[in-house]
Amino acid sequence: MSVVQAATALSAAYAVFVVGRLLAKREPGDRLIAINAGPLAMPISGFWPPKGWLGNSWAHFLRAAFDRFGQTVIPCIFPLTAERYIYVGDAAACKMIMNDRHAFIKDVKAYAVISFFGENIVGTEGDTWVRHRSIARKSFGERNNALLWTETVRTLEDWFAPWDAEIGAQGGKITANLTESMRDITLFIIASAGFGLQFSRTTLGEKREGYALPFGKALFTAIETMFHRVLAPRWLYSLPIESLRKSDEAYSELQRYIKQMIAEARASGAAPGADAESSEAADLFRRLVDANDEEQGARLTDDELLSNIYVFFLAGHETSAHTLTFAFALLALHPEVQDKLYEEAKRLWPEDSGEQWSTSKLPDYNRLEYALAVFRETLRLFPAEVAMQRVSVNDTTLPSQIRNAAGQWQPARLPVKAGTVCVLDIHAVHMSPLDWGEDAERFRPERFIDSPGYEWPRDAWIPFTGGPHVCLGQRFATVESVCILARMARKYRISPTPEIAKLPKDEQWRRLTKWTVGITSTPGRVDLSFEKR
Ligand code: HEM
Repeated sequence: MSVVQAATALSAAYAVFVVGRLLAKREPGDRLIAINAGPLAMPISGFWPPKGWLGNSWAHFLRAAFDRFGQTVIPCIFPLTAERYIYVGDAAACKMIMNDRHAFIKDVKAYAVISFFGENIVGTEGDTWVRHRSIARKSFGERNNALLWTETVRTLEDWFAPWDAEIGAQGGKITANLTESMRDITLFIIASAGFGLQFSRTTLGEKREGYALPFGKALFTAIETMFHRVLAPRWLYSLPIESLRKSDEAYSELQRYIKQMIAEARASGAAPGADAESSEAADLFRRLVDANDEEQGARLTDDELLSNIYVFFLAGHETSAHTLTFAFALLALHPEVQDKLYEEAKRLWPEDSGEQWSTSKLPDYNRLEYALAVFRETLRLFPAEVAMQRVSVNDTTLPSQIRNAAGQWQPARLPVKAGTVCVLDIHAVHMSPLDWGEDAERFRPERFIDSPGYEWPRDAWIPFTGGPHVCLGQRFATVESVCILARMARKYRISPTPEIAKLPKDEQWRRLTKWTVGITSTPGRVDLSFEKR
């Protein structure tokens, strides 16, 4: 038998196997999903070229599926593996799944990717998760938010100074790479409000004595190479492969840095919460170490502490950086929204210098209602996690909506078998015309402002999910982002670069909001023009 014949026979046998399994497992009502982009999107996107496909197009593919099938909850089967999934694009069904952590559990295998330092809050379920969550949640609170606000103000001032000098030198306008700027700004902020480390543009590149890499570099490389780390077998690391060597170095440096920080936090011995204003007492890291040391019985080991701290960094950095990049791209595309944001910020800070500006404190947050709406609307259109998974423990039913022959939507219930993977399709919920109206695809922050007779649909906005697993850093991310949005819009007029500005509006939108599925929804490089107001 020739090689070609052997390959043909093998392919035919495989096709028969696939179709056989598919027919055996298929149930009435199952839809065939051609690309199982949801569950596969994460591992694939690290390696596989059609990233754009898995970003914008993937999201549109799934949304179109909900529309085409006329169902807000779709049972489906993936031909290659014959695995059954339920795609949930229904706000009420998502709420039910998120709220009952005993009936719908996290599939912890899917989180192995972030558990290599040890167990942590994100990669665990059941009693172990309760132990992690009860200690981790003590780190977050208004004292930390107060520090967060001041550190955001400080970081931005540090950032603005060279921009202002450049704007002056270049005749009033500069072009900045927003993707990179947001990555660095949010890193500085999580470093200081998270760890009491005050980075600046100049100190980011400095390494501590005895270390091979600066902290920021170790962290960025670790995040970038996370998938290698999980998927490449250990023996591969002994081969001279540069990317694996770099990944290994970054992880061991990061581990050393964080372990040293834990040791230093303990050695400094400041009584937990002794001074509400001092960063030592208020940063997340210090509070986590202190909360753990005070805990009776259920303490986290040092490896678990390290792992949770890494997760705070990971969960808290990329999500905020990407959301803010999308937000500024949207503001550049919508000058009328930007002007409203500017007016609000100007009412709060009439001057972009002086005492009131430089000593802004957390209570200012409460006067930035429109900035909050911009943040929420950005996350509606570009949720950092487009989908989350849970597995049903028992046979049950989920609420859904089905379109009848006359085109009207009617409530229904869909049966779900025990062991079925339920994909909470956050993006589809955010785009549903049933909750957000026919203009759901438009960027319109006003939809997040209640008015007499109108309350925005809370259950249909789930970028942080909800229920017991709800994002622990929701307020952290919100406070930080509102501060950045308001202060940047107060200081600068932000617009597309001249090359982009001359394109038709929908092409401008496409270029500036292009994204791919990475660890979180990942914007492309966004360059924007900045001009002082
Ligand atoms: C725009 C920013 C952010 C978004 C959109 C976001 C979104 C999410 C989502 C979707 C989850 C999963 C919840 C679930 O499994 O149901 C989550 C979990 C989590 N997030 Fe965030 N997050 C953001 C920022 C942050 C920040 C700033 C921190 C910390 C500094 C943080 C810490 C966490 C933690 C610790 C968890 C695990 C919670 C648990 O399983 O109990 N996140 N986040």
